[in-house]
Amino acid sequence: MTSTHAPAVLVEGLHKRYGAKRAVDGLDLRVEHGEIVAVLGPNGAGKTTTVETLEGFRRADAGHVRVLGEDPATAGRAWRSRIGVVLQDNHDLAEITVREVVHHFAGFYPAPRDPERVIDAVGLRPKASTRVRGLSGGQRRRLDVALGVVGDPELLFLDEPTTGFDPQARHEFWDLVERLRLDGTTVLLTTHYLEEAERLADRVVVVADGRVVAEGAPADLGGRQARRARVRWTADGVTHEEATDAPTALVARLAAHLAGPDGEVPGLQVLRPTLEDVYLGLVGGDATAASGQEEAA
Ligand SMILES: Nc1ncnc2c1ncn2[C@@H]1O[C@H](COP(=O)(O)OP(=O)(O)OP(=O)(O)O)[C@@H](O)[C@H]1O
Repeated sequence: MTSTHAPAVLVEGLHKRYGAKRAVDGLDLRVEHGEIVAVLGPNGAGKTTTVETLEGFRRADAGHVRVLGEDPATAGRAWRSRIGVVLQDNHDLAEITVREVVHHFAGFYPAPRDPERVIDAVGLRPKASTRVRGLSGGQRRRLDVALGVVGDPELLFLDEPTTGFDPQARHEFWDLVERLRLDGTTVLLTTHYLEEAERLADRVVVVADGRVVAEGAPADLGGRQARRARVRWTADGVTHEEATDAPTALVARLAAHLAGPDGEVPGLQVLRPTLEDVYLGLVGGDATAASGQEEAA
């Protein structure tokens, strides 16, 4: 077993260039055992390069990388059997059936999950006897996830796992990841779906231009200031707005002083920035961190 003192993933000062392009430029990352960490970032930020370096598929130019205590560049088969990988590009296994491929992959691992239960867990039971070639895009993605988890990995990498899923499949996938969490699986995922990060991740790491620009629990990302609620109300035809850490107390004061005969404060709204607002503010996509499409709470 792994020492529980060392993190599952430790990256310090990772650099990777492709020609003149600095794809990863001094990235630091730490994932504790049992944690679910979501890496967010715009297209080309360096997420896949980082994850594929952690999986041992790409070589770092510089930096210290340890995954389950080993350097992925030199780790062997025993190490590989302890990680699960769901890549962004799925590989074609067109002519064999879902059942055959899941059983086949299970045979690569010393202590796999029951392949039939994995087929159930990813919702492919009705397609178990279908050739891979006959699956839809979303069903193929589910198969990728099945192949990533059938080895019962300690650490699972999911690179944009729900791209192409319909909303129901996405929710089913999230339930599957929640069950993996209960089993103690550590998960590092990349995603472009803020809702996915918010739903699954203990911690979100935002990457831009090959570096980490922010990290924290989904509810804390961007710091307290960016997360303050704003209370809006109307008095004498003028709209007022106040940012506050204690919106309930402010609303109570407004109610005591400004409520009309119907008990309502005119124009009252409590606005909280969403994770998407904060994210867009961080990566410079939009200045909505302070004035965007907030959730009315
Ligand atoms: N094999 C390669 N050869 C040359 N350039 C590459 C290669 N792989 C990635 N890049 C470049 O490195 C940068 C980072 O790419 P990467 O795929 O890591 O980003 P990403 O954050 O995963 O993006 P996306 O969200 O679009 O998947 C991009 O500018 C990309 O064009």
